[in-house]
Amino acid sequence: MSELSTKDLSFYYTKDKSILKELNLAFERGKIYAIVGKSGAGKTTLLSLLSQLQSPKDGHIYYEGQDISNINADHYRSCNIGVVFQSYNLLPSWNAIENVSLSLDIANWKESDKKTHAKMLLEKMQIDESDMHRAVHQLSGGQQQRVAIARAISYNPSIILADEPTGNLDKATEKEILTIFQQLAYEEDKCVILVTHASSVTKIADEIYRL
Ligand SMILES: Nc1ncnc2c1ncn2[C@@H]1O[C@H](COP(=O)(O)OP(=O)(O)OP(=O)(O)O)[C@@H](O)[C@H]1O
Repeated sequence: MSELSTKDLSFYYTKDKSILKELNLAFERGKIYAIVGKSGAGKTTLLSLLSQLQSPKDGHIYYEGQDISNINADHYRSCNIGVVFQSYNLLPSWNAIENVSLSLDIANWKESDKKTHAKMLLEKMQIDESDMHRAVHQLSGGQQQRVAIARAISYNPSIILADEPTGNLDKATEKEILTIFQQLAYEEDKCVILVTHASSVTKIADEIYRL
């Protein structure tokens, strides 16, 4: 059974313009997937469907064999799936520890464990102790993306979805971030799904789905 799959998935915003048509895709743990396609092909729309921000117009999405329309959307998004964005989407005046702890609030973690867990993840993402306490808007783009990844994996989801996660980063920083995704897939058995235009990102994918 795939970790995540689509069955005849179709979507449109307005009936006269189909965006996704009878899409059948399968995503496994321990692998990296790249979703590619020209601008407007529906890549971000697909991520919003996979993360239950929108619902299919037709067809199904299955998480561990269960139709996600039967799973509580808040629970699914705060436990099963972690999302990383091109623009990081962190709370700029909060520090890194607070940004990571916030997602643990949603997952109902005990207060005493949150800070320790957030710090452990940030250390793993190579954020220095002193930087953990600075407002994240003072950090570099690469550091902010590492904080965003720490946040996305904080509640140990099996799936990481990322929309152009290296779009705002220089080549050297992109490489560091891609190494993190490789570690998540191959050392932690996550299912990593990356939407991208960049050939440097598709190069690390085990499978490429073109929309
Ligand atoms: N909220 C919306 N309402 C109506 N149409 C939308 C909405 N969001 C996206 N679209 C349209 O749906 C199509 C797919 O958009 P989407 O953002 O999924 O494409 P994409 O492949 O991610 O594009 P890009 O590579 O430029 O980010 C586009 O034609 C877009 O204009």
